[in-house]
Amino acid sequence: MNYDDAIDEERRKMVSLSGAWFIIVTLTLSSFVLFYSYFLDDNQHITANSYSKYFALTYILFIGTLWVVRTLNPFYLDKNWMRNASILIFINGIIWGGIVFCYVMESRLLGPVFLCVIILFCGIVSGYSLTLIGIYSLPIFSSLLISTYLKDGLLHSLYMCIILSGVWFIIKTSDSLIKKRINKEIATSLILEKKAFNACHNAQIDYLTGVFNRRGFEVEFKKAVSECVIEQKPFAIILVDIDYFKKINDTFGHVAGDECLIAVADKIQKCLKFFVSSISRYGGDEFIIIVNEATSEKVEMICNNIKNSINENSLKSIGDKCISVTQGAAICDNARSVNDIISCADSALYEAKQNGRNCYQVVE
Ligand SMILES: Nc1nc2c(ncn2[C@@H]2O[C@H](COP(=O)(O)OP(=O)(O)OP(=O)(O)O)[C@@H](O)[C@H]2O)c(=O)[nH]1
Repeated sequence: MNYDDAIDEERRKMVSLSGAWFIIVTLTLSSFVLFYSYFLDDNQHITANSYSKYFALTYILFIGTLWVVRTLNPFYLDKNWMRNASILIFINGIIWGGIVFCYVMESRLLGPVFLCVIILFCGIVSGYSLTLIGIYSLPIFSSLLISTYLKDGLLHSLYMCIILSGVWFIIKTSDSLIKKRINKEIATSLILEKKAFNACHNAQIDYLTGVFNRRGFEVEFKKAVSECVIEQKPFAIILVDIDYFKKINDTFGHVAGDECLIAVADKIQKCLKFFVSSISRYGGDEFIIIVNEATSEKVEMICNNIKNSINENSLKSIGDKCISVTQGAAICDNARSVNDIISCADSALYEAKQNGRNCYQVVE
């Protein structure tokens, strides 16, 4: 469900509620008005002049009330309340013009019909459904029909304004409430999505070195394989093993061993900075690198950079000694060799170890 559908759905729910409320209020008002008009003097006449006078007065009061409500509770009305009020005045101006015209023409039915046509037009233009417009138009129509029996200009003006502003107010406030609720729901789902993303990301990271763990590697490996199979882009696997790591652990302790692992991961990451690649911790002291769009020159260059970079610096935690790594790399340039690529890199690593460690071996 997209944003607009969600708003429409909420609107429908809200409309049945506000529609029911509006019908009750309108009917109560109508009975009151009818009761009052029953006692009116038949000689009181309504003229176009008295309509416009009371119309102006009522709207000054209306705008004043809106202003007070907004000052007391800024969140109650939406930001465009002034524009909404102006539209309301404009629409009512047309309606009142129509009603006065109908009175002049001595027709009681034309006024309410004219009003409902205007509401229909405004409703359709604003994107409301016909059912919704019907719910609002029906009580308005019936109550206006009743109110045309009124002879008192002021009461009539007041009554009409209450009805019309009621409609407008319900539509506007229910709409802004709906939008606020939907926005809140969207914000909540975005937060949940982000949390899920973070959880998924954290599950793929090695807590000690900060590079991908075995699970992260699987994801990166699948990406590289699909690029190789679909787009024929070759990739390479480099296995990096710390030389005599067990001895480091045994001599300087596990904390020193951990520092070695962090330092090696850091150095490898720096060497890979300018290449499309990823690094993961594959096992205890073994790292695995995926180099995308690989060529043998590129892979040799990376292996050489890693070797030199790790040899260059000594580590305090292991008595200012330097560490070294042995690397085995394999390049996969066709879909058939995808399944064997890791064991090829492993064999290359074994070969490099046989050659005396602190070196690398690349196979294609
Ligand atoms: N400090 C530390 N040690 C670890 C961790 N994970 C595994 N190890 C140790 O890493 C050592 C790996 O030993 P080996 O696989 O024999 O590797 P090696 O001593 O480097 O031998 P070669 O690879 O043949 O040079 C084991 O002693 C493990 O206990 C870790 O997270 N931290």
